[in-house]
Amino acid sequence: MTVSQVSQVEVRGAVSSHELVKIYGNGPTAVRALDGVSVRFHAGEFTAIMGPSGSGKSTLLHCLAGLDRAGSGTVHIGPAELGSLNDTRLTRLRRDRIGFVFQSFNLLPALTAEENILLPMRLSGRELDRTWFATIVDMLGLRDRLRHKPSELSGGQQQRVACARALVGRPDVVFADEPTGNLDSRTGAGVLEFLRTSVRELGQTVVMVTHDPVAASYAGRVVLLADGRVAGEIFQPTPESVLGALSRLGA
Ligand SMILES: Nc1ncnc2c1ncn2[C@@H]1O[C@H](COP(=O)(O)OP(=O)(O)OP(=O)(O)O)[C@@H](O)[C@H]1O
Repeated sequence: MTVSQVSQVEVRGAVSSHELVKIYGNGPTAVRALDGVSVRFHAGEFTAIMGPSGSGKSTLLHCLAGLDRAGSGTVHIGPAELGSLNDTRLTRLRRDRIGFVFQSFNLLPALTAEENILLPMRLSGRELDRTWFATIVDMLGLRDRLRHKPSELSGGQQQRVACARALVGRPDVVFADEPTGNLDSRTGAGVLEFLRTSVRELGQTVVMVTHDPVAASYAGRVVLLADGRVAGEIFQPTPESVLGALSRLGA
């Protein structure tokens, strides 16, 4: 990779927020879910967001991914500032430049695994890179499952289909919200291993919300939230270091 390619990837995958504030409701019942969050997710990094229940993890992920709008502050995905985009352009950015993996897989039951994987590309009218598709399908061990419908797949296989769908369009960033929440620990480990490999070998940027210190230990960095603020970070996390940090936050 040349220097200019490296810097292009840097710009492509970097996600950041500056002084992000999100308040739900108003008056005496208002909840300040995000209270000035400034955080940066570098290109080609796997970062986990953790914190006690109600600390703002899902709200932050939704604001970073353009699924929800913040009250004030900014979010950048590469050079794009989400607050400056109208709804149509924001929808297009989500569709074309972000991959999503949710706890509940979110596959369409009437479509085969292959059709599910290719749906976002078809909707955006983008041309499929067949070699890239084959690389991802093989990394996820899905080659002999492509013609099956979701109901004919195990939970782990369904989540691997969701991972393939998230990556096939070469998104700038993949946002994963509790991706192993519905999986047993062995099956979940396979999904986490794939996310980690996509970062190490494919240069993907992954931001994942999780409650699970073991899941977080697959990331290169953990960002800790408490009461809607960044409360610290852990590099090269282990389940023990994450548990210790969480218990210090009162989780
Ligand atoms: N739609 C909403 N309306 C009102 N309050 C909300 C809404 N969504 C979240 N909140 C509140 O905002 C705060 C942050 O919620 P959020 O779901 O982001 O936390 P979390 O860290 O993801 O929690 P958990 O770990 O329990 O999933 C909480 O106090 C929550 O009750």
